[in-house]
Amino acid sequence: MTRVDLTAISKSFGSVKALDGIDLTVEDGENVAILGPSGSGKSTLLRVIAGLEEPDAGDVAFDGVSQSGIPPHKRDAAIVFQHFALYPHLSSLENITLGLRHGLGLPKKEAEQRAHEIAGRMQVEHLLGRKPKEMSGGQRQRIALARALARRSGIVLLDEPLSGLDAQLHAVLRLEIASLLRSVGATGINVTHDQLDAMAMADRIAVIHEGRIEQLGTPDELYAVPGTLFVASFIGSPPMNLLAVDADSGTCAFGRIGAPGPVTLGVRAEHLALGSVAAHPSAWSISGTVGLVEPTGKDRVVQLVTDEGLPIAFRCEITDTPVPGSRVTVVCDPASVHAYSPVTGLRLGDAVSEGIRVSEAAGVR
Ligand SMILES: Nc1ncnc2c1ncn2[C@@H]1O[C@H](COP(=O)(O)OP(=O)(O)OP(=O)(O)O)[C@@H](O)[C@H]1O
Repeated sequence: MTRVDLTAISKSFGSVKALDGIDLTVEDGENVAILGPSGSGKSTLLRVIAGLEEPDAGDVAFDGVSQSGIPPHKRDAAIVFQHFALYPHLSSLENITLGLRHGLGLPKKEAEQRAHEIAGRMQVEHLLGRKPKEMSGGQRQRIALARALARRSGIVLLDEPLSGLDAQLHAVLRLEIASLLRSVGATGINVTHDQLDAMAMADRIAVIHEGRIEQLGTPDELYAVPGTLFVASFIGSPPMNLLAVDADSGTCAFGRIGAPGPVTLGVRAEHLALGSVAAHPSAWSISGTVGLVEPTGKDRVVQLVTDEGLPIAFRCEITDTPVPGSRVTVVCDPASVHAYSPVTGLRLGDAVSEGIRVSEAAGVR
């Protein structure tokens, strides 16, 4: 097991700042996902940790030892790439043992023993004689993972290890990978743009945006209390409803807002419920017309379109699903409404603790 410390890592490509002052500690045996949209700097960060890319500034340390100047093959980190990168003319056994023999200098017999040991653990021994083209995508990815784990590195770096696999295999493999990393005790750093992968695999998630870490926390923390407007709009399906308060009129979909300063309000779909203010006097409400209705199997995600044309998602029971085109009101507890600064993008607190009020409800007819 190995602790990874990243300190003030920056990296530019010409005028593009791919990484902009990244600080992150991944503890021994911990599994952290680097989650962000395309182009946010995820792969560059992984490449810097692996030593495939030299940072312009900052330091990468494994167990407190700076890796500066240490080439990739001498670092205690194995990397699994997005596109398998298995040698097509070699069997799985040869793919796994090649790096052990030539990279780590193990004798053939010991390399083969290790390959069989990890393959047994991953239940892929029957694939050891096959070449990549004789295996499915999921099987190839398992072999690529076996190859990385056979090195017994303290750190395993995964670059979108599940992309290109179908949804079912995806769901199985991400749990398999997470439990394998735990069972071998490796420290895992996993790059992904898929929030469900990140949530399922990681102890903590670092959300990265434009080369900076926006928030670091457990999956539950990021979902319950998104620290920035970006995280609020990125984590969760559907994403949090964000309601900008108009600076001139002082209004948003909830009505006229009394607030100490400029604010953008956020509320999750499951915190909005069909109802009336008459029945919930302290609740805030939004009225509008029912648009798209999305079945999830368990419930419905319904889109309400306000009179200003703003779509607001809420959840309801299947038996309560309103008819598209009908007029409805949804209510919420103001304590479940998040308040963000539109200037800094940072979360201020919840609406109640921030002293935010609705002085005049909107959309009531
Ligand atoms: N070798 C390179 N030369 C020039 N620009 C690069 C290079 N590598 C990355 N970039 C740029 O740096 C930024 C971050 O790229 P990076 O590949 O790290 O993002 P990413 O989050 O992994 O994206 P994706 O999910 O699409 O792979 C992007 O704007 C990208 O175009």
